Amino acid sequence: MHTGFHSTAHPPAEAGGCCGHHHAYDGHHDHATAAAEPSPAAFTWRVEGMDCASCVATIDKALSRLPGISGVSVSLARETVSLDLNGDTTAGEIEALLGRLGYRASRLGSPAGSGAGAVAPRPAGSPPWWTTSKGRIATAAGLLLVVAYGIGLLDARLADAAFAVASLVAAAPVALTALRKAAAGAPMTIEMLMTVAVAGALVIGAVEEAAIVVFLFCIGEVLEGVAAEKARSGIRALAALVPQTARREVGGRLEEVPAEALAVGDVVLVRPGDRVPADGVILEGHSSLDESPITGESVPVAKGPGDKVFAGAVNAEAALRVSVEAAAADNLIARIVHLVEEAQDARAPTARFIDAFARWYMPLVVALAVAVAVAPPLLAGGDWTTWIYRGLALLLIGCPCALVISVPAAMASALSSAARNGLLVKGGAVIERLAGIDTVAFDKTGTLTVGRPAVTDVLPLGTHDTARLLALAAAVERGSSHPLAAAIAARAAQQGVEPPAASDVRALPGKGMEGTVDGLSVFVGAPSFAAERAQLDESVRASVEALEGAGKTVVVVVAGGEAAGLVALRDEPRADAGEAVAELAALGVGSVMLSGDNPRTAAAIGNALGVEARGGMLPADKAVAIGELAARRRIAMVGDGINDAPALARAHVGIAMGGGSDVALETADAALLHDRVRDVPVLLRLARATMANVRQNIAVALGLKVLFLVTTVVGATGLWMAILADTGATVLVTLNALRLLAFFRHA
Ligand SMILES: Nc1ncnc2c1ncn2[C@@H]1O[C@H](COP(=O)(O)OP(=O)(O)OP(=O)(O)O)[C@@H](O)[C@H]1O
Ligand SMILES: [Zn+2]
Repeated sequence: MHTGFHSTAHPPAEAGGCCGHHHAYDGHHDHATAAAEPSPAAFTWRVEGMDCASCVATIDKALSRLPGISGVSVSLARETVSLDLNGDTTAGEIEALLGRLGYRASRLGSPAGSGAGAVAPRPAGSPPWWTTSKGRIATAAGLLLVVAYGIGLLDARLADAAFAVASLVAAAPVALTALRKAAAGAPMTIEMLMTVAVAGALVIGAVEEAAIVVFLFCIGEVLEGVAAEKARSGIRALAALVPQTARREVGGRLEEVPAEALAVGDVVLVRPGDRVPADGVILEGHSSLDESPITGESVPVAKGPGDKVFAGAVNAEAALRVSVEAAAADNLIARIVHLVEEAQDARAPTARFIDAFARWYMPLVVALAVAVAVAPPLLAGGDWTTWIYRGLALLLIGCPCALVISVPAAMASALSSAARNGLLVKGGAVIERLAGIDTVAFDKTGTLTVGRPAVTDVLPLGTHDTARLLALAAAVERGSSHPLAAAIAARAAQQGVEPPAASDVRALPGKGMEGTVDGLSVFVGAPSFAAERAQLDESVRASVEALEGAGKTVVVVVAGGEAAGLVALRDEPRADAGEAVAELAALGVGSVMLSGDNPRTAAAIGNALGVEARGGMLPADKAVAIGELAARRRIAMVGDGINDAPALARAHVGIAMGGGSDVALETADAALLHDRVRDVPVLLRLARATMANVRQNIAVALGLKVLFLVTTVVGATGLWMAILADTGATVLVTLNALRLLAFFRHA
């Protein structure tokens, strides 16, 4: 039913059109499946200068014409090209081809290729725009234009020559790119449209306009590059927060090593003020850490021996000895960056639709331009110069750039600003689904509640006393990792009860625990299942109901076929749970709580939070319930991602909540790194804001095109207005998308 991240990241590998096809898929998968004869080898290059969507399409198309290549993946977010070679084409030939297209390629992965999907080392920032070749051309074009106007003040005829020179000089690199791309199999590019338009304008004597058009085009190119970089840098800055070096302990001495060289099990020293070089566990020392790179919140968190620390966090107070638990590429922050980049390359359904539209749009407008240029003079005796001029202006309107970037630009901004605030979303498709959610289902324990229940009442029955009851319960619970078990063990310890040994201990998921203690068969668990094993008399049932009505979870201890007593526990709702439910309601989104706890307890907690509660659900019931809800509503499921993975998978969007657990990041469509329920409405609002942004972008892009299409044909606007409309639309769309980067300042 819903598509997971990897399937959304596998768009068809088509190419063509002016602007592009953001497509990339996960390197690991392709390399794993590409093991056919003669066992192709995987290669990855960083490609510099690939900053416009059209580049992706051009590179893809050019590569697809070479023999012996498969699994081509061009990633705009990562600025990489990955592919498999079987020997018919060499890596050197690939680099040469990329060079001819005007890009600088440097090899990253080895042919073994296991690391091709990992976060590749990259420069932290990019050079300022004026030092790039596009920036220099734009500057030159501007200067030449100024000089030409200066000459015009002195002599009008000389000025025409100056404008012509200015156009030729500034258009030459554009024409060269157009020819290169055409030679590589992509003739219809914006560069080609520009070249033809400028050449035509010069021929019909519109020299001043030709110069202005080239200048505006170059400015547009520069702005596009700057904006693309801005969208990328948000997430790249995160990777740059991991220090380059670490102080590793070797035989009692410290040595400075590159952070990349750290291996699992190494011990590093993190001094106060340093950033943690790798994910690990504190062996020694107490300090507070600023984990804002991972969580987006610069609130210091106190940590001590046994606590996990994450690469990139700042150690504020005291030196820590940390045992490394992940290699550089596996650090949480590296995985976050990798995930966001991957997400940015994965196209949303709307983006696919727009791409398909754009493939028709350009040839259509070009055909229209030709018709406008030749039909009126031939058929109606129109003036050749006038109609050729209009046709040339139409060519410039044929660029669907603004339209094509309208979706990915908004998605890239949304995804990276979300990630910087601890909300990880796996791609535009998920954003699109999130925006349409009308119901949120929450798991109870650990999601709406804190997940750390505490024992509130211990009621021994029959001949048992409190100590004996706790001893029996704690004995079987020792074999459980359930939060209820931890609470019972804690209470036993607190009362100085030493639990006896238990044998044959079994967990009955969603029901309780079973085992043998002192020769007695003991069950600890839900009253409904306890009733199958022992007679619960009327007064016991009444106590159970009363405790449950107060929002407590009651566990019955059955020993040797007799009820030995009740233990009541209470798990407090999260401080922001009620608020989150209210915010969802204000968004018109309903909430449901799914719980394995008994219906009465679930209802009591649900009432307190203002959410509909469904209790008594076994783990499998939750997945079924989500499946049923999903048939009627657009449902998001929020859980911890560990034992409710099946339910998360069945929802339209599965959201895992809770600090950086491995499972959560990989199984869900989105992960909330804070233990904060309010992030759920925030995420929905971001998704809706993003889709609104997308709609604005499409409206601006299409609106300007249609407007200028009409004004051009009727002759109200000319060449330079046409290019201004194109560049202007691209810039407007990009700027509008960048507004999403500021979403969290108001959230
Ligand atoms: N280790 C255990 N000890 C005692 N009772 C247990 C244990 N495991 C499960 N139970 C009983 O089964 C019920 C359901 O457990 P389950 O793990 O499915 O839900 P939960 O995770 O506690 O709650 P929720 O589904 O609301 O998140 C518990 O309320 C409890 O009565
Ligand atoms: Zn374009």
